[in-house]
Order: sequence, then C-alpha cells, then structure tokens
Amino acid sequence: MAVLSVDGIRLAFDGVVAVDGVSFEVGESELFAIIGPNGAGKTSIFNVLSGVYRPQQGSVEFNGENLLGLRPHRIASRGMSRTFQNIELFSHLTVVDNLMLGRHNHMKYGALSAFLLLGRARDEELKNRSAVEDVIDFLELEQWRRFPVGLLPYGVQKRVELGRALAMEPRLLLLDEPVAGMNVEETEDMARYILDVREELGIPMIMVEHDMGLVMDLADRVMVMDFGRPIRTGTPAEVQADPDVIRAYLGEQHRSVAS
Ligand SMILES: Nc1ncnc2c1ncn2[C@@H]1O[C@H](COP(=O)(O)OP(=O)(O)OP(=O)(O)O)[C@@H](O)[C@H]1O
Repeated sequence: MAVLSVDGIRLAFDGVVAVDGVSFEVGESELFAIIGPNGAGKTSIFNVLSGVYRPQQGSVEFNGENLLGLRPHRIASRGMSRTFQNIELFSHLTVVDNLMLGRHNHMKYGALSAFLLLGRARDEELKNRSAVEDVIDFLELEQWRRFPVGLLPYGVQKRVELGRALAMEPRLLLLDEPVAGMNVEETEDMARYILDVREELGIPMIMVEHDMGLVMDLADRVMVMDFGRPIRTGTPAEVQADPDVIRAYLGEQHRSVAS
C-alpha cells in the first residue's frame, strides 16, 4: 500500500514553471529517490510535500489524507519529517538538545511543567528523553552528545540532522541531499545509516541526491526529473538503461556508474 500518493502536481512562480505533471507513489519501507540536474524541480517537490508551497494543480495524499492546504507544522505532526540541503540545526546547542527539539511534536506540556517535573509532564519528559537516547544509540552519537553541534565535524552534523528528523518518529522521511559536501568516508557512513533506517526502522524515505553512485546503490526506485517534468521512474537498472535518461541527464556519469 502507498504511504504517499502524489498526482499531477503543477507549481509555478510568476510564470516560471518549477514542477509540472509530477505523479508518483511511495510504498511502505520504500527508498524512493528523485534525481535531476540543478533547477529540475526536486527541492520544489519537497517544499510542496512539506507544505511550504501550495501547488496550483494536483493532489498529495499521505496515509490516505489530503495534505494540500495544511501548514508545514500540521504536516510534520502527521509524521512527515525532513532534513535540509544546508544543515538547519541550532549550532550553539548540544546534540542532545537539538534532538530534543526534534521531539516538539510529541510535547503537550509547557517547559515550566516539564521543568517542575509535574505528573504527566514528567512522564512525557521521560518518554522524550528515552526516544532521544534511542536515536543516539542508533546513529552512534554517544561520544558527541554534550558537544555544541557547531563544533562537530561536518559529517557528524549531518548525522545529527538525520537524528533530529528521526527523533520525530516519522512515518515518512524526506532527505534533501544527505551526503552533499561529504568526503568518501562520511558518505559511506551516511549510506549505512540510511540503509539501517530502512531495514531496522522500516521508515519509507524520499531522497533527493546528486551522488549517482549512492542513489543507484540505495534506492528501490528512482524518478528522473528534467525541467520540472519527470522523464522516467523505475528501478535503478531501468533508469540507467533508459535512452531518454542517458540523453537528458546521466550521460558520461551513467557510463561511469554502470561500468
Ligand atoms: N521561491 C521561488 N521563486 C521563484 N522561482 C523558484 C522558487 N523556488 C524554485 N524556483 C524555480 O523553480 C525551478 C526549480 O527549482 P528547484 O530548487 O526545485 O530545483 P532543484 O532540482 O531542487 O535544484 P538543485 O539541484 O539546484 O537544488 C528553478 O527554475 C528555480 O529557479
């Protein structure tokens, strides 16, 4: 069954068509990748899914519910969680505190009650702390937990951002260029964590990424975009063999990936 169904999305800004005729589905536990050259419309799709932009046409259903018109925080509270191309963490706060902020959707009680540890607020605080500890274990962040995020190596900061998204206990995870700017070792580490998210946590994901090796290794299916339109959706093998894709986008990269 599809977790997410996107049908016929069109998004334009004052005559500039960012996305047109985009339809796709993401299944349970599926890792769905969106690729395409700069300006192809990938980030715009994420912005439509997370409620930042409202498309002029089309529909988005998440677990059977229409999302169009909902504000970003409402969509997040339904279980759609996102990481960003440029890290969006509080650099002066520690790893633990940044992860706790990822729990805000699960917080009903105010900071004062939590501080005073009153009744249900205390139970909630304990539950949130325990969820954050699970994320720290899962992403092997123990040694960094008390460091301000801004002092950490870049690859670890990206991992903390994934952690913040996981702390929300998402039902769908949107990863916007999770390995951008990483060296080979950091990329391999991140690839392993992404696979663990799918295999151990069973969370479906949509990944926008320029690293073709990573996409072709990890994704179950890939949608290739060009000038705002999808030109092919299929398995990595199908996409890499498609003459339109090779012509429009992969070119030399395809041959080096395939060889
Ligand atoms: N807020 C906006 N106002 C006007 N035009 C926009 C806006 N956001 C995106 N666009 C345009 O929409 C098109 C698609 O942009 P988008 O950022 O979605 O592409 P992308 O595939 O994510 O690119 P990249 O790989 O560089 O991140 C581009 O022509 C871009 O200039």
